[in-house]
Amino acid sequence: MRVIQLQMQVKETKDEGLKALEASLEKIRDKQPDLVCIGEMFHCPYETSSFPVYAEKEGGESWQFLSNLAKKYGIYLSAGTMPEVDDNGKVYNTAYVFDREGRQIAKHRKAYLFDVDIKGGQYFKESDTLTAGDSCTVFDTEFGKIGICICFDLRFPELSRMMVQRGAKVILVPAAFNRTTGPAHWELLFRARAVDNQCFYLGTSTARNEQADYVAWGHSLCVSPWGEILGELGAEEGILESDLDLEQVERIRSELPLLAALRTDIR
Ligand SMILES: NC(=O)CC(=O)C(=O)O
Repeated sequence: MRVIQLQMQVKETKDEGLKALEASLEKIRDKQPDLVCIGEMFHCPYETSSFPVYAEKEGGESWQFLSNLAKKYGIYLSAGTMPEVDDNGKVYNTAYVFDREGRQIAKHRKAYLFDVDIKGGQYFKESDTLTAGDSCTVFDTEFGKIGICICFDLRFPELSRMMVQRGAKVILVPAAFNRTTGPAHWELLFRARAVDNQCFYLGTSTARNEQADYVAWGHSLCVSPWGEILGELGAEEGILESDLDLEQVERIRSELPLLAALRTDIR
């Protein structure tokens, strides 16, 4: 499965963000990716005050545009995340995935909201304007099952384990760590989850913008089921291309049978 992760700047307007995505897809067309991934809040400033302002309903204008892009380029598109508003006015941090025909095949609402106050470092309180989702999300492709969670969700090993127990061989993580938690935990968390769950992890961030209120860490990466970093970007815009051999998942799971050996009888 050929995957391309696009680490893109968040543009001034939604429209510019969508057009920039289309231009990037055009640029990578010849590489014939099966799956393209982008980052968290890819066309909305990562600020609690912006989430309700940028929010759209499922099936809204951005959704339509993304669905059309997936169809136009014949790809699976993990369309990062965007603020979604429901019929009751609640706003979620939502990831949509489209298949090669442009059909929505997955939707995940960030389950663990990023509420932190790190002394001398990052403060953020997503719950000021966002509501948490309550589902574990796994979807089918011709390559096998893929799971998806969003940024802070990665810190909760139970959610990854649940996706793996439901068959995920690859886990997508649209994300935007920051300059406090990025250097400390970004690679560590991805490698740890990959080793524990023996599956591929694709962490896709937005690119860093020093002028933004929230400065993303960047460093989109691809980690193997053996815990190796197969590729990693820096902080700037970039394209990360990886060919994943999903048979490696079964091979590692049978050679080092952690998942099969799991005991549920220990008290
Ligand atoms: N932005 C997030 O949701 C998570 C994050 O930055 C972190 O866990 O660190």
